[in-house]
Amino acid sequence: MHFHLKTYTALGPHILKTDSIHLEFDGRKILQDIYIDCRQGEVVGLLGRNGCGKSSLLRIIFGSLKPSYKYISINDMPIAKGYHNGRVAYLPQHGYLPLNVKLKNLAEPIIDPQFWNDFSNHPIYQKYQDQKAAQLSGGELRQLETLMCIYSRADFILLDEPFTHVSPVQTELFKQIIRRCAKVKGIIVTDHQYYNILDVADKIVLITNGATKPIASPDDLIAHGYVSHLREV
Ligand SMILES: Nc1ncnc2c1ncn2[C@@H]1O[C@H](COP(=O)(O)OP(=O)(O)OP(=O)(O)O)[C@@H](O)[C@H]1O
Repeated sequence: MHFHLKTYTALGPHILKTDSIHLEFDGRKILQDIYIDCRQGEVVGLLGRNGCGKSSLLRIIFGSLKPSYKYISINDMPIAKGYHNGRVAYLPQHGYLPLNVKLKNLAEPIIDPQFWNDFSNHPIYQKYQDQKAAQLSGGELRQLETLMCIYSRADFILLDEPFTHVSPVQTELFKQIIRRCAKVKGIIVTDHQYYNILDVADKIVLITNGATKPIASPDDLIAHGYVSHLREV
């Protein structure tokens, strides 16, 4: 079915900015010099080695982790917690849906109405809409949770490892859906499958030693020691 995506307000695309975040655990500095901006209409790919603080950063933006200092804004208005007013949605590394509620009762309030047809026609939702999350396999549930997050009503979508536990054909589908939703949303996505991140993102930010480094070309990933060589795709 063909339909029009909603247009931006008079302000144009909204911009999420993240600046000056300080996060320590047990006196160990994790994040200290972080700058990321993401506007509606773009996909930002976030890369970094294990334990560098990617999930922590997404949780800080979402509001479920409190650092010692942060500045996060939308259109230069500071926001205390991204999940307030539903501005920001977050796909955590591990499940987020309650296990004992019928999936269709969970989906309707979460999904952006302009994407309802796309979402509800997806085979995994067609198959399991009358079931509860507890009745799905780990991979099936991950697929559904990822779709529900990407298609959610929020203006900004944070995706933590959406490609990691799904089959390659699903990854290809998710990348297409991310690109489609990014026409009207701002999306920040992190995954260790960096070649998929390079493929789907408009710009790349690398976290190394607690700081963000803009990546102008994939070769910069080698220069910063993130990969030793680039994978052929
Ligand atoms: N609740 C916590 N208490 C203490 N240390 C923590 C806590 N949560 C995370 N850390 C530490 O903070 C660092 C960053 O963790 P985080 O999960 O953000 O990294 P990541 O980049 O997402 O890693 P990965 O790619 O392995 O998922 C790690 O060294 C981790 O051990």
